[in-house]
Amino acid sequence: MDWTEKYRPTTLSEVRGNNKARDKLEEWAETWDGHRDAVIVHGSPGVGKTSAAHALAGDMGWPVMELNASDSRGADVIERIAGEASKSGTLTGGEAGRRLVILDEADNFHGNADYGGSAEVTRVVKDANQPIVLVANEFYDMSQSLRNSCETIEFRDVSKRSIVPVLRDICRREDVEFEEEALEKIAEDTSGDLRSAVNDLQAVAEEAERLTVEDVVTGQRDTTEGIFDFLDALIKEEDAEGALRASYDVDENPDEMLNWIEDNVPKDYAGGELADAYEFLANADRWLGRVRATQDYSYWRYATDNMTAGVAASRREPKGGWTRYGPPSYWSKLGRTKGTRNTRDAIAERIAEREGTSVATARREILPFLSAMTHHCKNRDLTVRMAAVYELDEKEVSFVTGSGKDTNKVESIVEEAEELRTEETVEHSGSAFFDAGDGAENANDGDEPDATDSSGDDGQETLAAAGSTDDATTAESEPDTDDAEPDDDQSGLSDFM
Ligand SMILES: Nc1ncnc2c1ncn2[C@@H]1O[C@H](COP(=O)(O)OP(=O)(O)OP(=O)(O)O)[C@@H](O)[C@H]1O
Repeated sequence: MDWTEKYRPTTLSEVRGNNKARDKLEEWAETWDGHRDAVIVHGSPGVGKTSAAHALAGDMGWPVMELNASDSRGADVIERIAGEASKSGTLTGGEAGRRLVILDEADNFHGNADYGGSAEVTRVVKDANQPIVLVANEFYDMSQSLRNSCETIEFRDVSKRSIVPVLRDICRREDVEFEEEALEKIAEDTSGDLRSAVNDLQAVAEEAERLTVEDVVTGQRDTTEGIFDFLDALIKEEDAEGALRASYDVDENPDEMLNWIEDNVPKDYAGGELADAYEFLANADRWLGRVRATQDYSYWRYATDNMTAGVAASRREPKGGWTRYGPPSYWSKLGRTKGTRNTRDAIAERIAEREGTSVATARREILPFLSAMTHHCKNRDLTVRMAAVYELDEKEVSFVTGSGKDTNKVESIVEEAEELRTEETVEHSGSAFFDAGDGAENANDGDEPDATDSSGDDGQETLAAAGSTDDATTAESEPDTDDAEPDDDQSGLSDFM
């Protein structure tokens, strides 16, 4: 049996590491009759949000009605459940007929037409006659009106200090002998995600007599080694069928596997075969979307077929040699830890404010684009302008570009961006980031900024040009050309890409 299920907290007092949030949730429930607001519980995956909601229901004696965004029953069901006036009931505890509605994946309702759009969800939530807990990973993916009409409780990543005792407790109950450091290592590696920590513990404990740090480390190595062998088989060695078979040995779910393939296949494929491979990856992604929407996991096999057999069959030239495959970069980094998520959101908020988009759009559609264009700060000038316009600090530049935060390169970029800002060369509205090219050079030359040449068209051209170059995706070896002088005599942004 899955330990995360077996040891799911049944009462709020067993929910660890988020005492404040837990108390707030309890208070919300106890005072619900007075305020009748719904509550949004948000935070990273695996920190106990859903468990807390269920535990709360248990403590209050409220039966649970659970729905999620991919549920096809839609808003009318919530309406029926939550809108129903309290009927007579012989339930113990709580009010008669009271029940707790748990809306999981509340940040994802826009993906399901059955709910009739977020306005409809907001209306139902507002008018509900029953307490509703909305559970979400991404607070800002919910509409503002929905956010404003609910109370909000944030669940933080669970600290290592709180994770270790949970693991220790499970070990004792499972009769597993352990080294304290092994538990600490697991807690450290799962950075705040208690579910992953419990999963990792189970995986290692099933293999070892006595849990040691060594076991934990080897366990991790085994899974990553598996994926590297698989990438070799897929990209270089096997035919369609062989690639599919090789994937059976990989201990990653299809979503993760897609990330790995997507990031590594351009290191060996090029031109038409790369385009074909991406076509298959796009197909795989669609199937994964269908799985998310329907919870029908039998579609996983179509996703896997596409990303393995499809990608292998796209190969037109034999591949050889050794390639430095690496873990998926930008996309996988997104949202993995609290720290990176905070950084990401801080940047997205500034982009949103400046460009007049929502934070979610900035994060999903603008940030990845900026990231591709300024990959490893190769286009230094563009990176400086980006840092200037969005007022990025070292950590943020490092997040967007993927370059180390303490490198001279990043430090000097931030310095230069500051100079640029003081000279107010980027103080124009609109697409200043894309237009400020001459401004940047002027800044280096110590000239006055030339405000007259910011025409919106440049931005367009630049973006088109950026799209047509494939350097950003084929960057296999990364010679750091950071000592290139900033006053290189480049004229158009496309030259930098
Ligand atoms: N704070 C916690 N205290 C005790 N156990 C926890 C806690 N957080 C997570 N767990 C363990 O992880 C499992 C999954 O937690 P849960 O599903 O509640 O997380 P979640 O935050 O709702 O994640 P998701 O957003 O992915 O649904 C639980 O069954 C439990 O075993």
